[in-house]
Amino acid sequence: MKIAVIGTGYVGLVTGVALSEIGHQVTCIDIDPNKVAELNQGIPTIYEPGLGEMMLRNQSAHRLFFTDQHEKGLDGAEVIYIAVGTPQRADGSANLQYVEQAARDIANNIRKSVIVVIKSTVPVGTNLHIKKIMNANTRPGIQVRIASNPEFLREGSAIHDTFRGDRIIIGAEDRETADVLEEINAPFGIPVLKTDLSSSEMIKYASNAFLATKISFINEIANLCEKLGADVEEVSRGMGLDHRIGMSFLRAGIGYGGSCFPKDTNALVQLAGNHHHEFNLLKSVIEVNNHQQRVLVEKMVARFGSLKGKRVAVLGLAFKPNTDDLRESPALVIIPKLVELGAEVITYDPIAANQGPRWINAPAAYTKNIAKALKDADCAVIVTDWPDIKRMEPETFAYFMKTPIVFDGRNCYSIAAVRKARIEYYSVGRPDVVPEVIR
Ligand SMILES: NC(=O)C1=CN([C@@H]2O[C@H](COP(=O)(O)OP(=O)(O)OC[C@H]3O[C@@H](n4cnc5c(N)ncnc54)[C@H](O)[C@@H]3O)[C@@H](O)[C@H]2O)C=CC1
Ligand SMILES: O=C(O)[C@H]1O[C@H](OP(=O)(O)OP(=O)(O)OC[C@H]2O[C@@H](n3ccc(=O)[nH]c3=O)[C@H](O)[C@@H]2O)[C@H](O)[C@@H](O)[C@@H]1O
Repeated sequence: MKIAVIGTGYVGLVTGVALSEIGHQVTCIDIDPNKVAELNQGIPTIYEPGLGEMMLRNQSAHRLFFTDQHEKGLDGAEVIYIAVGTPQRADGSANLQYVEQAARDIANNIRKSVIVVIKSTVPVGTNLHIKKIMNANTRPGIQVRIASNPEFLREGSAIHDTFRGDRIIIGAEDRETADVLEEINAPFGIPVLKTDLSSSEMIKYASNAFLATKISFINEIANLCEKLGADVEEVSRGMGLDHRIGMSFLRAGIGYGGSCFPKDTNALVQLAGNHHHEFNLLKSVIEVNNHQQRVLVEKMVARFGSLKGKRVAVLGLAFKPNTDDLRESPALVIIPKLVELGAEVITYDPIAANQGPRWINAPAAYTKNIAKALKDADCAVIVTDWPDIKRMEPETFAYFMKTPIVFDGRNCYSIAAVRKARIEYYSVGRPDVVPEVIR
């Protein structure tokens, strides 16, 4: 099938590469000429394990192309995916301007009837709204059929999730369109659920909202565990053994971040509000998360009194491991707060360190060398559970730091290992470890 993908961000690039890998002829279009130039040189513009090799393989096989010209990229396409951003507006609702512009770009450039697939996360009703925009702008005689095909990949495991996903959701107005989409996706071998447009749009928001709810729930249990002397890791394990609950998304920590959970939960609250429905449960999930991003700083202030002049090593900037994405990362809240409280901050991230200065709105130093970050620090704060941080022996803190006092927002080490290492250690939902003598 000849396919065009509009937008080469996390979703568009992975979608384009994956569709070419299963044999389709794919052209990806982006308005950012710098991105397109890099992609045309075989350089992936995002950090995503396994993406680079797959991209090069399909470029070499002449199945995958990149352009910044809509006219060229859309020429001859039978199916066009829209995968542009839907960022949050100031009031929390989804900003649809990029999707609307992509729709106009399609309508102005196509010369034959096509199927347009909306992969971007959009509020219920958007697919029909976009169809209207296209119908109003296409040449006479050209028919646009629309389909909703929301994306469920996670950053950092996007290739794995695309080829091993749990389900593919296809929302369409008519059976024929849904069947074409099913055929395109058949080589993935993933179960398909065909449904109507509105339900498909809602499945995406409901799924993200439910996962965010699980995280805020376990974080509240963690906060309670701290007060009652229970260990949240044990509690999660014990709960997760019940198949109805399941183990996943019960890791307590410093709250969810990233480009989607925060924006999609806010957008669903807004959407509900627009229809005179107070989504109180989801409002609480958001409130709990906003507080959870601050718990480590509260613990630091309780421990030190004042942070003025303290040298703090912040380990991890990305909102989760295996990505260079800082969007809505807890680091964006924690670092400016530490600076405001008078701390001197040096940050470490193995992949996202270069992105730091663009995102962090406060003076801080950046390094990809963990020893350099820890050297002579008064305390360390773990924001991201990168594998190299988790693999580190807790003794390492005592070796490099002035005082080995660690605030772990991701529960990276077992309490037993920490006790053995004789460091002072505060994590989330677990007992504090305070040795009698800190070297
Ligand atoms: N990032 C993620 O892990 C996931 C994102 N989503 C959803 O997918 C959508 C896209 O998200 P990301 O890929 O993260 O966005 P992004 O911001 O990384 O990428 C969007 C790209 O679209 C390009 N673009 C904007 N308007 C254009 C136009 N008219 N023509 C051509 N290119 C245009 C931009 O230059 C940019 O490169 C959003 O709705 C998001 O909620 C869904 C699942 C996972
Ligand atoms: O719509 C989206 O963009 C995507 O949002 C999430 O994917 P992503 O944000 O990439 O990453 P997750 O692995 O879900 O993690 C999100 C945040 O939750 C946190 N988290 C996750 C799981 C957990 O148990 N505890 C926890 O605090 C992570 O640290 C991270 O900050 C969803 O998992 C994807 O299915 C969805 O496609």
